[in-house]
Amino acid sequence: MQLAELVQDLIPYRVQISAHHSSAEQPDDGHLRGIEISSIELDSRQVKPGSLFVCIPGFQVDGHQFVSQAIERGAVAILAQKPLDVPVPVIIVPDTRRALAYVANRFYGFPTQKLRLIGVTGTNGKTTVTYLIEKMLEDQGRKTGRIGTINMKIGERLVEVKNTTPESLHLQQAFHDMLQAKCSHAVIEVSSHALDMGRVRGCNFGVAIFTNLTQDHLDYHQSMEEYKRAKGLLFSQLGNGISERDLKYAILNADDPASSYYAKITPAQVLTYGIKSEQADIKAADITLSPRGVSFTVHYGTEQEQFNVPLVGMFNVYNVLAAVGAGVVEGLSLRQISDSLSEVQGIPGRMEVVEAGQDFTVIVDYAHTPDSLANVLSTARQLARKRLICVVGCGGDRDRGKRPLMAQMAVKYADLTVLTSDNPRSEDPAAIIRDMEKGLIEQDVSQTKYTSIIDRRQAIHWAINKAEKDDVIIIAGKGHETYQEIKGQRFHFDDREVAREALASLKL
Ligand SMILES: CC(=O)N[C@H]1[C@@H](OP(=O)(O)OP(=O)(O)OC[C@H]2O[C@@H](n3ccc(=O)[nH]c3=O)[C@H](O)[C@@H]2O)O[C@H](CO)[C@@H](O)[C@@H]1O[C@H](C)C(=O)N[C@@H](C)C(=O)N[C@H](CCC(=O)O)C(=O)O
Ligand SMILES: Nc1ncnc2c1ncn2[C@@H]1O[C@H](COP(=O)(O)OP(=O)(O)OP(=O)(O)O)[C@@H](O)[C@H]1O
Ligand SMILES: N[C@H](CCC[C@H](N)C(=O)O)C(=O)O
Ligand SMILES: [Mg+2]
Repeated sequence: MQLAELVQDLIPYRVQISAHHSSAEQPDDGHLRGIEISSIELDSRQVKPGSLFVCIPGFQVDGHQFVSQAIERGAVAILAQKPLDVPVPVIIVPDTRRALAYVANRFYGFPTQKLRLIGVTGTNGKTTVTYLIEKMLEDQGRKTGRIGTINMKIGERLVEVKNTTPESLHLQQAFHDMLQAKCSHAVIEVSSHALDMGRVRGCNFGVAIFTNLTQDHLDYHQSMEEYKRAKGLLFSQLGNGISERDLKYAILNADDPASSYYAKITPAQVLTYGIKSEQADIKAADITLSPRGVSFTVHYGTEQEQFNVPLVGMFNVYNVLAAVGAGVVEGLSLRQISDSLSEVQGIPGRMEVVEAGQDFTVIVDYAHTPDSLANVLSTARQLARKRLICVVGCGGDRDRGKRPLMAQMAVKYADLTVLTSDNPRSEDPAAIIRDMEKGLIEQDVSQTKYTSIIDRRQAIHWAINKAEKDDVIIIAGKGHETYQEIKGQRFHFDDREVAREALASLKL
């Protein structure tokens, strides 16, 4: 695409034609004509001949530092926030991350104008809900792309991801590729970081779903109010136009107090779901929980339908209801949704059972917030005929406030807790465990109820060696992850593999 065409949505911008040349005052297409852009890159290491390099002042480094490298690698133009001493045209804008969303949308042909886009936000349950929606839409023959924490699915292709919600450039590229792969729908997790940083700017969401709001990410958002506000951006951005071809829906959890705020700020149609709230539009009743899954009746208007879903825990009833909301606004019947979800496969790293013929249960789960840990452990408590053992750590360079709370949740429900490392990242693993322990010391928890083992492999081995017949072990926090990040370096680490290795070393 021609550079002049690519930058036409950026208002205002200035053009620096070459180093030491004064800037044109207004967008001057003449200077940009004839420059063909073959790709957009925000990482200099990815630049190819013909790229437009976008300089982003980041949280770690300033992308403007890497222009020379980008030009050496073949960048033919730069999008920046200041004049630069370089031999190629520089487009200057006040905010490059914002501008990136505009150029990425245009470069990839505004793909979300042609895709039905469903976004899921909330502290917990996003990944689960996206998998449920993907399953029921695909069962009705609607080809569905998916983006989130585990990976992204573009047609049949699975692609690795760095973020739960990628940067606007990679998002728009993924949507473009989904259209090429003949997808009609895309279902994506929308993290609060992504909303705050504008990674989803320009995405034409048709449906926005809220799961719940509990404590996480206060390192980034500073307060629960700010965190709630960030998630609200998904609902306030749903678009104010009412069009018969493109109706917008906000699907909200009536049992979560944050929903009334989201209902207020969204211009879209609101549909609520819940278990406790009388007012919910979609309601679950007669709930039965078992080790095999959840069973309940869904009521919606005058319809009702029995659901038997092989996912365990009350929290999964909420996840199913959120997915039902998306299903009904997309025109599916409760029967079709129920049929699909009755055969849903387990989601990687979510209550994933590791089975090697042992006489106790080992479950790997991604709970990494106080609320999700409480939910998972209370569910496991009901499954355990004997003791409940919990192996848990907290990530480094993340919300420190959740550390003591997660430790408190662990000892509240588990008979025995092993505090260990998660991804320490740049922090001292022992210091993270000390932060967790503070929550226990504060509550005078008996030292017989917990122990600390810094090395996660040793912690898992220790728990499995301690387990007796009919106990349940929950290994929490890393779920599907296949790495452990220590001092900025990633090592291969998979809780499920390590659990299998520990089980194999037992004399069964
Ligand atoms: C704090 C944060 O969110 N950082 C995100 C941010 O990175 P950044 O802009 O700070 O990057 P930076 O390293 O300072 O680099 C600045 C610029 O220089 C460029 N650069 C850098 C080095 C180089 O050699 N050449 C070069 O061009 C970089 O490509 C970048 O454009 O923008 C990047 C692109 O979008 C993100 O990948 C990155 O996410 C990091 C990896 C991260 O860990 N983010 C977490 C906190 C996050 O976003 N999590 C949520 C999920 C949370 C949840 O709900 O559980 C998510 O959506 O993933
Ligand atoms: N609706 C829910 N309410 C509370 N906890 C939940 C809910 N759904 C799942 N969980 C718990 O939270 C963990 C994470 O679930 P899931 O991966 O679906 O959430 P997520 O919102 O995508 O998380 P992330 O922010 O890390 O992407 C699960 O392993 C489970 O322990
Ligand atoms: N998306 C979350 C994942 C946390 C998973 C946990 N294993 C950790 O590393 O803290 C985050 O980046 O905060
Ligand atoms: Mg997720």
